[in-house]
Amino acid sequence: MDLDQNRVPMSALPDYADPDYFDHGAINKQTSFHRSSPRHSTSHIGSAKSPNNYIFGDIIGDGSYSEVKRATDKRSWKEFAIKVLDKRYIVKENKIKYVNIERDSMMRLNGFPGIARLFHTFQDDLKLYYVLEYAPNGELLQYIKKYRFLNEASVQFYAAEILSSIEFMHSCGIIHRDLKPENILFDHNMHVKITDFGTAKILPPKYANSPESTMFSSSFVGTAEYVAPELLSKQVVSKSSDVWAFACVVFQMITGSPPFHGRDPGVIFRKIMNLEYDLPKHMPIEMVPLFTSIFRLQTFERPSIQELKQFSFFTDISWKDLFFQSPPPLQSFRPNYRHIPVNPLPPTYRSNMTAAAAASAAAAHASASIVRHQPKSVSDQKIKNRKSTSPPAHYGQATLRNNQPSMDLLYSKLFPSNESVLVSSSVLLSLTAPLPEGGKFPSGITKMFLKKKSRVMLLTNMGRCVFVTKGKNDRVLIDAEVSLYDPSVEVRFDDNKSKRFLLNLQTEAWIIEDTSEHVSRLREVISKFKKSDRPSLDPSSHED
Ligand SMILES: Nc1ncnc2c1ncn2[C@@H]1O[C@H](COP(=O)(O)OP(=O)(O)OP(=O)(O)O)[C@@H](O)[C@H]1O
Repeated sequence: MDLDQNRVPMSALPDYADPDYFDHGAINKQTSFHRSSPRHSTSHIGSAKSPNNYIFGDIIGDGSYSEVKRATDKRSWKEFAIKVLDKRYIVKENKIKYVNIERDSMMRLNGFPGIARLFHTFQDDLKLYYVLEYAPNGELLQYIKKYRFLNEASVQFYAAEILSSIEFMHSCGIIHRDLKPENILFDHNMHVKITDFGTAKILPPKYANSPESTMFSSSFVGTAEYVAPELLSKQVVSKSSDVWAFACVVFQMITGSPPFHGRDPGVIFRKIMNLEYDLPKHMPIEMVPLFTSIFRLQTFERPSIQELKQFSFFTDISWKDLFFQSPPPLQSFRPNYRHIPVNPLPPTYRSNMTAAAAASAAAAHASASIVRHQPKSVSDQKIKNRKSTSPPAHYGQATLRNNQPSMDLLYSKLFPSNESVLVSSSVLLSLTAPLPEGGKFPSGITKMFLKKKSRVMLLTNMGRCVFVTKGKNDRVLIDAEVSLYDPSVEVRFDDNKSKRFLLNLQTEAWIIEDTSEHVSRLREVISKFKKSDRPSLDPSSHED
């Protein structure tokens, strides 16, 4: 890998290392919004720091254009989470705007206990670094996966913490736009820390106190399952779009799945626009109005956060000192089926919309069924549960270091000795439903909402197509793999975008976008495999 390829002119990005940028810019903005939270007031942000001030540890998360690493400050021995962003990728993919938004919005919000703090930012030639408050207890998603249905006391408490954090964001003129269980983390004391403001919308100051239903134009950002209908139908967003996502998250905490789900974004969007969701029988009755009042197509029909706080579901909550209370232990919910009568809706929330919801509540009551995602295919599991996946025992384990002379040599250690890597390339990988015959590659909104993960794609002489990523201690892990000799694996190249192709499997499709100029080689090797009956290809026949 040629590291020089990654160099980006310093002038392409603002000077994050300049302490004045922070001291006189955003902190002034922040104080004007932030009068009411003295207890958590921000200390100095942005004093000149560099990667040398930290000892970097494991990767604790990755996103589409960043990696988050655990790091220890060499002087204070405090632990942080450092988000490392690749400048070359940011510039190439035109993401500079989002990088700035993340920094600016986090600085505005610094000091509120439910939001991860940003302490410093700095850069070197290749990367940008965001030093964040470390949330060691992981993502809400992992607890939902572990317990499937969370206990009512936890759902109530965490719903309250999330709601008050959203309320604070909104009072600072920030709409998050991507609230979901992956972006809700837990600190040492199991209090929430909301993160990932890369796609936030920063409102002009005069709109900080505007009503929740006020709409603003918006690009298509967010995650399909949590996106509000106004974004899909009108390309607008409002503070109440965050409230919609909040309801989706709470729903997922109690039922194990988001209310609107499906195998590809198109299906999910159709359900959202039709308000097509089911209330499972075990849903506590006090929660029902939360969903039926928030899942409305019109933003003005949804309750404000102030109104939501009065809902009976939150009766036991003491809002003032939430973040100083001891959270109830997270446990599995044991349904007692005392719930959901046929028409559970308080009169104030009855309308055409709620009639549909009441009907689905009644149907759920009658069938006692619980809405669940389709069982995930093996490959899907592998991709989503990357952290627990290691290469099969007979594979070697390789350590990924950027200065290693031959990455391919390193990757070859993942395979038995008679198998060699013919081509490796950095790609963006996304999963979607299988493409029907004659079906078009996802485009428009559907394409925008496909979740992309950076991976290295390897093709071996045995026809194996493997996606690898970095795991703990910089080990290379196989994330997903498929044999190109498998006749059920169909390859399609995108006629409109030469860098894009798709592996159509029986239960899902993997869309692959080459990001390192190796696409012609990938196409050549894949095509040969799909035409060939041979059990392996001679590596020499594929030399450039
Ligand atoms: N402060 C933190 N403490 C602990 N873990 C963190 C912290 N910030 C982020 N992470 C982990 O890293 C993951 C990715 O972080 P983040 O969502 O900010 O990246 P991203 O590039 O914006 O991701 P995406 O593309 O998925 O939106 C998080 O889901 C979380 O698991």
